[in-house]
Amino acid sequence: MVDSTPDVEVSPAVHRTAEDIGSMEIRGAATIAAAAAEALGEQAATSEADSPEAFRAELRAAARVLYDTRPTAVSLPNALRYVLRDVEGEAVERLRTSVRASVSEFCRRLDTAQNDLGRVGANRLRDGDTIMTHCHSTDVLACVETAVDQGKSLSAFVKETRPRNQGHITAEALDEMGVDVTLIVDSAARRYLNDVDHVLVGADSIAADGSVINKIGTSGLAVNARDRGTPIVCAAQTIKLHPDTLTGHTVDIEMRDEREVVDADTADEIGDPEVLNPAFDVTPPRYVDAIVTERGQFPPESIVSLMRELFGESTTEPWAER
Ligand SMILES: O=C(COP(=O)(O)O)[C@H](O)[C@H](O)COP(=O)(O)O
Repeated sequence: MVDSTPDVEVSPAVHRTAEDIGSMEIRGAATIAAAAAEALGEQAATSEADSPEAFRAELRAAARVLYDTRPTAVSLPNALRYVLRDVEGEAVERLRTSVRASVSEFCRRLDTAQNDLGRVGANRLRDGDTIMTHCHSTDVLACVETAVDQGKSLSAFVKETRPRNQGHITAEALDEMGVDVTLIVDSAARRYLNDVDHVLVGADSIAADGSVINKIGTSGLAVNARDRGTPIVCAAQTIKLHPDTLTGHTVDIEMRDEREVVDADTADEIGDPEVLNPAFDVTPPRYVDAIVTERGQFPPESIVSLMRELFGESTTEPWAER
């Protein structure tokens, strides 16, 4: 990882978190957001800056290192922006305390939002329902867990989610909750959609037009679900709302290493084809029935009002000088 501001000291803890996000040791939009905020807290705690200006410059450099890890989950810049926005003080010690307070408030809000969202999502689920999941989303799991806590008995078709099989994490988590789990390969989804009451997916970003940006394969699943008449719900805390899309920006789709798809020996055996490995895709709003947030559930087309209310018309980069 190259530090774009080499003259400024960035804590090794920040570099470690950045590497863990880049390598997907830390993954999933909400988890990435919490880890990035905590890394800023580490930066502040260990800073040896001798002036408020130097301290702030370090924080901005740390934010930049974290930001440069993965491009698609907007929860990452939103988290950085949240923490840096409220930092105040004329002296280094005051600034340090302020960062600590901002990080813990951010993490507290993240937890509260997920619990509140879980209650909204759980209301959609009835006793005896079957869901289908894609990838691993803690926001989706919060809905299921709340429903199970309410005494509802649920079954799940869990898509394995190639190439990294995050569906395995979902299968384990659902099994621990007491959900009856059936693991399927991604291409079997359509085959089982008739037996499913709700498709539940998470989001890495939600665009102003209500498009859902989530793990690759979500859009195909949504089109199939619509064709079969199965409702598709996206569980996404408002930290997944992408404010830049209000001003016409599009969301960057991360392209990952081809070795996640095929190892070098196998690639060699099959004639070394070009391999493309997009990590996410965009599901247009017309294929999504509802976006469930901690503020209630919304038709995707109306999410823009919530986005304006929470973010205003525009944002600055998380490391912008202030
Ligand atoms: O697409 C993914 C994870 O992708 P990756 O494994 O590439 O990070 C998840 O559905 C969202 O991040 C939402 O997760 P959560 O609800 O936990 O924020």
